[in-house]
Amino acid sequence: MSAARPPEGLSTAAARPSSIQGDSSSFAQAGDAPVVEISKLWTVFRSPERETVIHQDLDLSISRGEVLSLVGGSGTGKTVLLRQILGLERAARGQVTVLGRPAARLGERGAASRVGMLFQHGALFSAFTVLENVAFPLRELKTLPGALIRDAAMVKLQMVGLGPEHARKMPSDLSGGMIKRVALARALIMDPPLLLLDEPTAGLDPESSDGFCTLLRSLHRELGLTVVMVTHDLDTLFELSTRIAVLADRKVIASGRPKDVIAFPHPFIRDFFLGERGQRAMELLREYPFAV
Ligand SMILES: Nc1ncnc2c1ncn2[C@@H]1O[C@H](COP(=O)(O)OP(=O)(O)OP(=O)(O)O)[C@@H](O)[C@H]1O
Repeated sequence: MSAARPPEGLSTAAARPSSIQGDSSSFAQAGDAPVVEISKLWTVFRSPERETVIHQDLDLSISRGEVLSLVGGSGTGKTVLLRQILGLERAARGQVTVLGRPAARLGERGAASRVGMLFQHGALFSAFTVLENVAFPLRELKTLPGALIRDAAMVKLQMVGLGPEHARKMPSDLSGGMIKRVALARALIMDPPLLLLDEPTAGLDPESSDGFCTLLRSLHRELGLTVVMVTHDLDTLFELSTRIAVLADRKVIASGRPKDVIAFPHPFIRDFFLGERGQRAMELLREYPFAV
């Protein structure tokens, strides 16, 4: 980590800026408790030849209502961190707490009511219709009548801007943007207060990408979601983020508002925001009110 002092408004590691307003009725935690609390996290992958440390004493705290974007170079462990928050991956050491519980326990039944995950390529079941894909987490509970599940899935489809005419389609009949919307409807089927997005606009053309960002932004506001996102796309980053956390040197080296993070003296940040992409980053800073 750079020894330089962070500019004003920028925090290193775990500091937590004030969250934006939002209401989440299914969020059963005390008001100000972090939605995600990562403390002294070590992630280590071992093979017969070597041991690779991905995260070392990583701290990160995410408050209710934030849209926190994780950025970092390839292999810095952004996706692994999402998987740890989702409870799919265990930490070697340290704690990952989600909604007041150890993330490892999210794997239990009903986890989709606490955290929704949008995987990079949608991860739809190719043999299921759109409606069956969206309904899947509710069907897995095996407690609700079929008609209720169907109605809930239809409501969620409508919420992501897809009419009933799409319900019987197969994933192979959908455009990239529609696949993302169906996957988002599935992630939200049980009204989780926390939504994880892995490269939500990757592979989309600029128009679909804009449309998907607009949708995410309005859902964030209307549902009072807390969002953790991994993205390499500057437009998506600036349009949606209330805070950016930068992963480098195996930890969060800086976190804060986009305009403050950009000013942090670290080679990755300079290359990511101020290299060839710098001009676009500056335009975006002027364009998006969240970013300044
Ligand atoms: N289950 C695993 N076993 C061994 N190594 C793994 C495992 N999962 C991830 N890794 C390694 O951990 C590192 C971080 O992976 P991760 O996918 O989180 O990177 P990332 O920051 O998301 O990168 P990118 O931006 O390229 O997608 C990589 O070197 C990857 O090969």
